[in-house]
Amino acid sequence: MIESAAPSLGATSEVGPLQTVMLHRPGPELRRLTPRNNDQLLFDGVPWVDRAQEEHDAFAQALTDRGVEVLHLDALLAEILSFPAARAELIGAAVDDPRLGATLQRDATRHLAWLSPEDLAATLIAGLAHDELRGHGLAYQLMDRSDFVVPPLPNLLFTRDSSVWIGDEVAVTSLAMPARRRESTITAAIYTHHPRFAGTEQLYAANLEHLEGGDVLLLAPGVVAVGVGERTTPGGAERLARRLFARELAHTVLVVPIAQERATMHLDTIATMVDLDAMVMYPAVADSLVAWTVRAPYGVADDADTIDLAVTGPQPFVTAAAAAMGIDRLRVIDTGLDPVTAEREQWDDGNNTLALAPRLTVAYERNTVTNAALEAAGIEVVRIAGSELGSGRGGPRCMACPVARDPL
Ligand SMILES: NC(=O)NCCC[C@H](N)C(=O)O
Repeated sequence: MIESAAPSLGATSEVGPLQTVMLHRPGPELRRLTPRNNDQLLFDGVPWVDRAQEEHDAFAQALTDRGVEVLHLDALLAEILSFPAARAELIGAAVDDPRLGATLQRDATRHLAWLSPEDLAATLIAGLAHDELRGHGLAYQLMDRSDFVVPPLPNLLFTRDSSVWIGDEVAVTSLAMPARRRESTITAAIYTHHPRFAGTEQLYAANLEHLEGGDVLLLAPGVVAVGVGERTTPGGAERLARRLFARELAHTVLVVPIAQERATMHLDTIATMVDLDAMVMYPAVADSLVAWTVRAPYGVADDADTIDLAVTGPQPFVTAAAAAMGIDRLRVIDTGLDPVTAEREQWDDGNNTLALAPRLTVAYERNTVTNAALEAAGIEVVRIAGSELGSGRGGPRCMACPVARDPL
């Protein structure tokens, strides 16, 4: 049975006590990764899947041990797939691929339509390989046997990116990389059809300008930072800002340009909040990071997508953030003076922490120098293993979509 009616959903900060989080335990979709496809599927290697699952189970356990309710994306998905409308939407999205052509689309649709909700959920996530379908026609016969009719979604593990709650609304995001685009059709369907989320307003959508949840940081109630770089575009930040202002979910958006590189694919790979007034930040960018401050114009117009924005800047990020947050100073915790160690630990997601409450955060154990700096600054660190999980280049924050945090 599907559970319904939840306590209040949403988040206004990164550090309010975490009540409910959506995770995705990595499964068969990771077994699809090979040295031939791992780059395209955005993994830096071929993970040992059993160990990745153990690491993820320990992550989930660390959260439940501290009173956090863990929702599993695959279970939510299977639950909505008993509804004909959700099945039709997600099967349609899975076969909506110009590589296939009409005949193979029809074969794949028929195959998927016969599956039980659980099997369909598993297939939408793990994908459908050429040899798993009895297809016919030109596209099927000419397809490489190692290719996928429906590609797998190994990055679903990083639930932070495909949706983000801001206030009591959820932004289903528009993912930039082709290997990830279908993820947000799944999150959109979950928020639309699952009774747990009944009545939730959706603030953004998968067909809009690119915007990824890893770039969105809720610095304080009413203050949202949006990284723009490899994934989120300035157009995405602009549209999000307009919608936040029109719905009175924020008064200030800080738009933060970040280097368009894999190591800094999202703002949360270089900085995350660990206290009401403190961030852990990659020292190489701490002095150079800037922000454009975007505010609502006087009198918000009815049309949330066209209102003019008041833009100032750029200013040093820490200055702009402190001003927007109404604090004297944003404390920056960095990983010390050794640039090589800092670079290594940034690459291994040392700055990508998941706050459970002010001064209590989850981090990968391997980043020993960063974690020691956090503790020296009074932050309690819950350490988790991530040797295999990290091969997708994401840390605890990337792997968690906070669905409910207590207000500060
Ligand atoms: N917020 C994050 O930084 N998420 C990590 C995403 C990693 C994934 N392999 C990707 O390239 O999109």
